Amino acid sequence: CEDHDWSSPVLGGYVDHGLMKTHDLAKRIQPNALVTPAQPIKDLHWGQLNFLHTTDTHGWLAGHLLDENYSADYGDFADFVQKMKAKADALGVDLLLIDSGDLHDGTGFGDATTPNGRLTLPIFKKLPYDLLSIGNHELYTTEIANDTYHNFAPYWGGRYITSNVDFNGTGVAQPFSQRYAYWETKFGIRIMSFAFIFNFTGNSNASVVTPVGDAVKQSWFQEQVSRSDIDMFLVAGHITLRNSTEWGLIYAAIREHHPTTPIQIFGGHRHVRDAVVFDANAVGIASGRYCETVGWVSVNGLPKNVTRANSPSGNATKITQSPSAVPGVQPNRNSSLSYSRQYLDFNRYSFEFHTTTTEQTFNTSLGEGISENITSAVDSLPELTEKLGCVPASYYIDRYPITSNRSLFHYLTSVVFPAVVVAPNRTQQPRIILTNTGGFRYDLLQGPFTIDNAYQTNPYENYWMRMTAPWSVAKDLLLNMQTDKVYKRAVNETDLTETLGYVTKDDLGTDGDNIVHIPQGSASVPHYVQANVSVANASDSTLVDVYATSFFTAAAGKYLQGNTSDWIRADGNFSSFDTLPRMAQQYWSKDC
Ligand SMILES: Nc1ccn([C@@H]2O[C@H](COP(=O)(O)O)[C@@H](O)[C@H]2O)c(=O)n1
Ligand SMILES: [Zn+2]
Ligand SMILES: [Zn+2]
Repeated sequence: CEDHDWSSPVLGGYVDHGLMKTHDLAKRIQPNALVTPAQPIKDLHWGQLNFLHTTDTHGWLAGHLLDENYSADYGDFADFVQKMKAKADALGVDLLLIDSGDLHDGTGFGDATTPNGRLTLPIFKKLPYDLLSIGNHELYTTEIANDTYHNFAPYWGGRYITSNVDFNGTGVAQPFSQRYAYWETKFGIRIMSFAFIFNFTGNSNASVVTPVGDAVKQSWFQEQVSRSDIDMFLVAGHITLRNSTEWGLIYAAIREHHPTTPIQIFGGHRHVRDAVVFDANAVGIASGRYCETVGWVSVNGLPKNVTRANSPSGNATKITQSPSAVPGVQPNRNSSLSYSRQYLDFNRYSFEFHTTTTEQTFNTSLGEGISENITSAVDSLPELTEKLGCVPASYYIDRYPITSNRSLFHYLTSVVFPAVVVAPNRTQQPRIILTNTGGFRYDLLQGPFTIDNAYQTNPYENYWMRMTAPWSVAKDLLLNMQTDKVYKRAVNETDLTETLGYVTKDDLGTDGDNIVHIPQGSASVPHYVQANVSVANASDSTLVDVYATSFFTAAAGKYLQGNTSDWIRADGNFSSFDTLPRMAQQYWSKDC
């Protein structure tokens, strides 16, 4: 287990630490404010090769104004990275910065512009990423895929890797970006890197995703993977880390040629903190979501030919357990490698602690310039701060079971959907209203509700659709959709508790959260939830209205047969994005 240095500076007075940014976005009482007097933070163990990892940032580059745990912005992060790179230089070791994709969809700052990301991507580009993978949110729409292909991917000079994605803009598929990158680090470690996306099928026609199992059989991959001049494989992927067929295939394809060469994996997409052991020389990390987490990995004990990189003092974990990711593989007790991993909270306190700076000495002109850019970019979108109404109480995505009146899904299905999701002139019809839970992405917090909050809670313009169907089939729709193969999300096996802060258990233990948090409970969320309106007395032959969004009407239609109508728009352009704004405007108080 890691030997922790529990240097425990006091996190009390967190609110007085000057962490709040002054962007003129939704200023209000912070219902999640950290109230604990003190929390320990751990020193980082440095190795010969070290990594900082982000994933699923989804436009949250201005930071979380309503949650002190994650209140740093990308200017602060830029200064953190710059200082950590300088520290690595001083130690004589390498530090690489990795991102696993999903830059779009999730904040007004990112999504309220044309094209989507017009203001956020230039800020993201100011960070010195060494390896990046594409995410599904770069591929849903042709507009974003075009922008990613033409403007974003080329910027990274060969480090934006798309090992299994082609661009199809002209009708002839061609590699979206480079398929791999081979380089030698500053301290002489020879890296072969790939970056994959999971077997995604919801992309627009502008791209082609090759299933991972096919991509690793292609000649370019076989040629590169069989090279002998490699000290470490570095694989980024927009792929859920745990229980993943895709990661299993990538791992096996490398191990076929390199039985013990170190493989470092950087996953994403599932929005959780997690670390998974593939074998004693192959470990993966996933670093959360929404600029809440910076993942830290250090690797020590690289093969003998890596001579230039120093080995700083400090113990890390040797992998001695049977790997969870590859059943049947025995631990390699001869491995010379040791690891440490930490999930850093995305705040100034954490960044200052690890760079041994203070509030006065932390920022440089680099970070301050980026923070100023963020402020003026956000200010250029005044519509984001328009108050639509006052959220009556706080409702959470997964802190409480969906039966709790503090669950967002309980509030949506018992109050919001019955009130606002109904076609004009059909309020008297019995109806059911379904949503995929994945469309609602952030807690709804008590206080002013702005357009920015609307993007955060549901950024998708999926049209509300309606169909009439006999109750005999409509009554089973929710159950059928929960097990529908097409839209099912992988269930996270990590015992992760979302609380005032995250409490993570992964393959390396329970010491991954760099700042220790207080658990407040967590709940699993089904794939779909449903509101029932006036169906209590329905018999099998009763015709009911079924409401679903255009994101999953094709899947839902399979389970609705009999005397059905076709799906039609429920109410013009009324979409999933519009649902909470309509509720705010029609039903919530304006006084907050
Ligand atoms: N038009 C869309 C697109 C996606 N979703 C939901 O988002 C989930 C994917 O988001 P990740 O950040 O996890 O990649 C997807 O599973 C859907 O639930 C949507 O509702 N509408
Ligand atoms: Zn994501
Ligand atoms: Zn994703």
